[in-house]
Amino acid sequence: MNQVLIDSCGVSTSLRFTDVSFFIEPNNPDDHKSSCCAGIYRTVECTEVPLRNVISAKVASGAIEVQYLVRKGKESRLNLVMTSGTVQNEDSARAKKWCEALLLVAYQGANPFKNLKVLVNPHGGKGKGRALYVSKVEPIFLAAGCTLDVTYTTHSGHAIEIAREMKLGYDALVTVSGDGLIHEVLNGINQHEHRDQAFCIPIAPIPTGSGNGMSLNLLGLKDGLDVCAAALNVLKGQPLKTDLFAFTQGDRCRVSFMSQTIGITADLDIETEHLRWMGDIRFIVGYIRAIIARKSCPIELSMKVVDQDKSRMMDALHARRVGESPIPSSLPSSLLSDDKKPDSASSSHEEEWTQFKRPILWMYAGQGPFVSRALMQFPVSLADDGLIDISIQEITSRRALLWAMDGAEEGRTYWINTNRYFKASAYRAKPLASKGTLVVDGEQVPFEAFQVDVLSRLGTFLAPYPYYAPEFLVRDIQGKT
Ligand SMILES: Nc1ncnc2c1ncn2[C@@H]1O[C@H](COP(=O)(O)OP(=O)(O)OP(=O)(O)O)[C@@H](O)[C@H]1O
Repeated sequence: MNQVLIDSCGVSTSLRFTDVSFFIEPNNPDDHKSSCCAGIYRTVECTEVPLRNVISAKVASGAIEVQYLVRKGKESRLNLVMTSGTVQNEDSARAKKWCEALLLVAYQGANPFKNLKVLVNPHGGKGKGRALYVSKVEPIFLAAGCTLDVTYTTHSGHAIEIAREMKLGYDALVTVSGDGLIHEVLNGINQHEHRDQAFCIPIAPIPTGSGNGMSLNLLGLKDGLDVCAAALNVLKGQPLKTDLFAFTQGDRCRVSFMSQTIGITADLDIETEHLRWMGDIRFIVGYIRAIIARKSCPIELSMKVVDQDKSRMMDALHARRVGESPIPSSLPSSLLSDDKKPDSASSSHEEEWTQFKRPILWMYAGQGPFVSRALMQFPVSLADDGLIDISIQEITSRRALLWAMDGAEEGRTYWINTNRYFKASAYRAKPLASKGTLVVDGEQVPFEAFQVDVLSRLGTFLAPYPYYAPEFLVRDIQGKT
């Protein structure tokens, strides 16, 4: 039953699948053919495809058509490929059953025909969002039979308006952009009439922005910047609950999902806006410029510290990854049950706040691990530990700062050189200078005092793994440098 024979462009070919793979095998191995049309490759090469990459299988007019993603090119990016052919020695009804059986295992019983709200930001990153969506992403959704409700954003803040008014029936909300659009979507959802239900609609990013930190965290370094891998995640990903943060300034509260930063690391983001055409290289250019200027960042900073021992944080992360501990062992027992989690009332107990008094160059708080490909800012962060990671760089030499950049991509060196690292349940900061830059999820906000509290497991994203950032994170820090 797991095999059918087709005639594909005159090549007799066997299609079959096992529990893990789908195989295309020309019966005479010398008979391969492949071509590319409208962005979809057609192939009858001998191929093994992981079942996860199979998108569609159907019979029309006596022909079977299977679409799937295969890796191509030197960067090994995924591409949509089709194999089709008339059915040999089979009747159409059996071929149809074969297609249904293939889809059942390829989607592990989940519904392939998703109802998607898609937001495309034509302005994000290098401005290629629209072109990438039309040429690479939409063909995958259409191949799977998804229903699409697509909006191209026309102005900053547009995604807030759309998410605030959004219908609740979507299977996922797809953002074709960078992290800025996700920030807007979450803040729109926060104002939704049915906020809690709206927060349960999973968000799935397609990385066409500059940093694309969220996509990197969900899909890993290899696939995090691959728009086809991200489209596959929309079809096959599982909902992952993540912590969000309430960022409060005066009486205004916004939702942050990734980071808040002040000092050099905030300047470098905002001051390189005009270098958008460089992609994420602009952040490295900005960092080098900021090191040369090496401005200190006078702030009053206090935190509700839960842990500051890097070694213990790494142990907790490893335990979590191998499934030994559902909640990091560094958490005090007071955080283990919902009724004892920190809330805004308990935040007012002054004695729980620890002040950080030393002069600093920057403070970067949030979750990750990545905020961009070149910056693993929060190597031991967990998506749902009810805590925020706070990384602080005290004043140090330019040489040390340059050295800190080397190896940042793998996380190790940065981890050593970011000299203070805390896990906290809340923190608050007050800039002491009259001018400066404060950035929340890549967006500049007023340079004024603020407080951040954790909103435990409020966000929902689609992810291929049951946790943030797949295997590479464990590899990167396993030496416990
Ligand atoms: N049509 C538009 N014209 C101008 N700005 C827009 C438009 N649509 C959305 N925006 C704004 O573009 C901003 C930047 O988008 P986004 O953050 O997704 O890309 P990025 O900054 O290049 O990537 P990243 O945040 O990952 O570094 C968003 O904050 C949004 O307010």
